[in-house]
Amino acid sequence: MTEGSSLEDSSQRSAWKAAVVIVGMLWKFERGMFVFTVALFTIVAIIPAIQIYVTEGVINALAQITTSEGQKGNAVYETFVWITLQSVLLIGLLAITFLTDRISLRLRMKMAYHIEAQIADKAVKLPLITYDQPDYYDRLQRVSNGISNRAMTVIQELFSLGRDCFSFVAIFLVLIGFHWSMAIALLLIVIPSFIINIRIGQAHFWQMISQTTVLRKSRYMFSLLTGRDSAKEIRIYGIASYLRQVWAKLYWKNAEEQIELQTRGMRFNAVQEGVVEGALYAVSMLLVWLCAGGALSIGSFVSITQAIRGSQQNSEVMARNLSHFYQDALHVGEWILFMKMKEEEIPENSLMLTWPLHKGIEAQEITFQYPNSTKPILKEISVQIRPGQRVAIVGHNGAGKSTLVKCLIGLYTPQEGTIMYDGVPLNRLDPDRYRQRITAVFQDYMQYQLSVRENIGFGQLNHIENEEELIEAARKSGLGGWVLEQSQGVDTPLGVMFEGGQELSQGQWQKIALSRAFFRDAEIVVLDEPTASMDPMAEAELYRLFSSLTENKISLMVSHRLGSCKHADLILVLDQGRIIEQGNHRELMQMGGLYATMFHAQAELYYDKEVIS
Ligand SMILES: Nc1ncnc2c1ncn2[C@@H]1O[C@H](COP(=O)(O)OP(=O)(O)OP(=O)(O)O)[C@@H](O)[C@H]1O
Repeated sequence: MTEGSSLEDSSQRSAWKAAVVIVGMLWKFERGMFVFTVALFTIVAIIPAIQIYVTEGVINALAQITTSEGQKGNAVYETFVWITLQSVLLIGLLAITFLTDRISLRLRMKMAYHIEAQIADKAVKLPLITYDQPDYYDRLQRVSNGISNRAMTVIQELFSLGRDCFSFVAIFLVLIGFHWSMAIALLLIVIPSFIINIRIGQAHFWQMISQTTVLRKSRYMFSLLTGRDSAKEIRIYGIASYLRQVWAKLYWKNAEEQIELQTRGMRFNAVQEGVVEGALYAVSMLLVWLCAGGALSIGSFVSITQAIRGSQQNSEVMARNLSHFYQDALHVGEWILFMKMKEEEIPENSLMLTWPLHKGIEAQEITFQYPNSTKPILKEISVQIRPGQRVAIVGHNGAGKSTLVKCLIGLYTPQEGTIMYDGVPLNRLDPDRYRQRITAVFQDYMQYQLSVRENIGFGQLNHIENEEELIEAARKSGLGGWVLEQSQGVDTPLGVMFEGGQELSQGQWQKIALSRAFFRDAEIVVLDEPTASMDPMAEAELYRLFSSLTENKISLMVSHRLGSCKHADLILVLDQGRIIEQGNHRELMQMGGLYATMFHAQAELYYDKEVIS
């Protein structure tokens, strides 16, 4: 078997598997609706077969009117009955279609809700490291691509396919009843268009898979051209036309491939339609011949011609449905793959810690590497942090400081070595539980385009309604006065993304993030570059406050301002992923190593050498 055909086979399997999963979901959540819709679709499926007889009845009755001489009353009455039956069928069909459309609309919304909720629930359970893998963003792009709507479309297409297959079989049997050659002709007309449309559906899906990265890059470029974060640099550096060119190139790469694929599809369709028209012509000739031989009545002639043409059109719709079904079901398959992504592990019999810790945190020989980096970022790091210790982590850019902090609080799991809290390895603890005892301000802290209450209250959700505590947390970071000055107080909306929002300066946003951290009464406090955007007074005040707030707690602070590390109990100096020095400020200054060199270099910036000498 060639690679291509095995891919096709597996794609067919995944399409059907996806359909089964979706039907299972519908069965689980909306059983009643499901059964009702199947019943309606079955009724709709039988109608075309009945229509063949009714049409034959109408034509034959009409023929009687035109050919019989004298008493025509019975023939006229019979025609009326047949025509009434025909109208009842059509009206019934319209009513059922209206009903199924209404039901589908409601089901679509419900299925979309269930799927989107599952995607969101899944995303928050993924280990943080997943977000460092480009593959994750490709997957996310695929599942974000209207997947929730597609799920219901798959169901509808499946129902329509079932209905049309049923109709097709019914018509096929009726045609055999008229003459076997008609049934064979129907098969010859319908099968080629089926095969072509299935192939087109598969080709579209594989194109989507191969284009995800290009599409994501093109959207990223477009967001740079239109977004707020990049707007300043685009103007200052004049890079708009460069970005526009890159975007245009990616856009056309994607567009050309789509045009080619669709043109191929159109070519196939044109050939197929030509063949079908030829076959229909041959069937008509055959029918005339059968009529001439007396094998068929005029009514049968008309109803068979209509039935074959109708079935042929129906089969085209069916084949197109099948093609779309493949595409949509394969997309839904991407959702199933997304839902199978490995979640952060929670040990079955997780151990409980007693807080505050009495032995502290210990890292033993930990080595950590990002999924897309070629070498370890942290190498065989061992460190012991005792309860109540204030730890500062310093070093050059890229030395691994933030990575170490994320490992120590269990956001990343080292590939080698162990991190223990009170002697218990982190993988024996429930992350949701121990994280309740940790608070952090990261370098890339969030600026939630929401109210002050939410921005601070997220630190401790169950206290979000307590205004006094919210203002107290704001006060600790130096923003209490500002909050009180606002007419809406803690309910002031922040950011420019939504109407009425109050934009803050970078330093103020940083203070909001600090307030969020202070709002939680945690045992481990992490500050990664907490004062980068703060004015000197606010910075000095923060360090004073930080010392008192973290008394008897473990604090981990990453900072390039070495002055702020002077009061730390333990300073870890990182260089190229290894701890090269550790001790307190005095010990490290006496050591005269990297810390001392960096400290002097920074101190010189503050003091005029000549004045000092
Ligand atoms: N998500 C990631 N995927 C791959 N490599 C990464 C990732 N994040 C960081 N790195 C790499 O890991 C190294 C350490 O990064 P880290 O952010 O821990 O350094 P740092 O010491 O905190 O630097 P800085 O002082 O500049 O904040 C860097 O070389 C960086 O390129």
